[in-house]
Amino acid sequence: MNQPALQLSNLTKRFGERTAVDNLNLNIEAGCFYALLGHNGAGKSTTLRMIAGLSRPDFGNVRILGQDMAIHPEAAKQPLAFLPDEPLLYGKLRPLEYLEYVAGLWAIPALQAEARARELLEWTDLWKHRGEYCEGFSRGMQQKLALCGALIHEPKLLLLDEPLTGLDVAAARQVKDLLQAKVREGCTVILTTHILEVAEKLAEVIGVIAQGRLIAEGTLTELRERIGRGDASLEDIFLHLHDEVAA
Ligand SMILES: Nc1ncnc2c1ncn2[C@@H]1O[C@H](COP(=O)(O)OP(=O)(O)OP(=O)(O)O)[C@@H](O)[C@H]1O
Repeated sequence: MNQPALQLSNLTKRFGERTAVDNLNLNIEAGCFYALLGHNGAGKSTTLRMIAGLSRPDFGNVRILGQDMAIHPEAAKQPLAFLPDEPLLYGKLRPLEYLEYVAGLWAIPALQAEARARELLEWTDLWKHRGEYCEGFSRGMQQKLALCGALIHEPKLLLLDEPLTGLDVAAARQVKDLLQAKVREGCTVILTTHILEVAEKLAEVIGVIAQGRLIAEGTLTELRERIGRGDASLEDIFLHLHDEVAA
């Protein structure tokens, strides 16, 4: 049987008195396009940061393709890439230099890195800007370049925190197409978004968290069944679930 791409068991994170992630259990199959939704402050970014190994859980554990992040962090991190909501780029580097730098961190041989970087830059329409410094890039261009950096080592699990925020229509389409292509290749994609139409159209499985707890999970059809409305939009479902929690 294939390993799940991601298993979270009783994952918990506190900041002082505040519990940001509360006993979260998730099991995400390999090759799944998963959207994690929730209001501001629900605990989405904190969850992604723990999955990426950037923040240590207070309790519970993270397994990436069967590897426990606390026990074998290097093996657990190897197949994953994390695109934070505000990616860090180096302004004084040009796109190819940036991608070659990231490839170097993954010990990708130079020739392979160069070919891969070119392919990604062409795919995202940044190849024509290869002579320019990143500091002059618009937010959308920076976001696309950061995504190229996340993809340079061909990750099997891609975590994206609000990847479409601030992108224009064309750039958002490019990123969505790229993510769908990655899923077709067998990559698992987990993204957070406040753009519910994106989750509705792209995600096979949707998880909704509130106050750090998973309050619902399933396909759109399953979530519609859960609230007893076959014609509900994801926005209807999302608001209904939060009303339930608040009641
Ligand atoms: N470094 C930190 N120190 C203290 N509190 C934090 C820290 N990071 C997150 N929190 C708190 O944890 C809770 C969850 O925050 P998180 O950023 O995970 O939410 P989110 O669902 O990603 O929200 P948004 O949609 O606004 O990005 C919030 O109450 C937030 O204030």
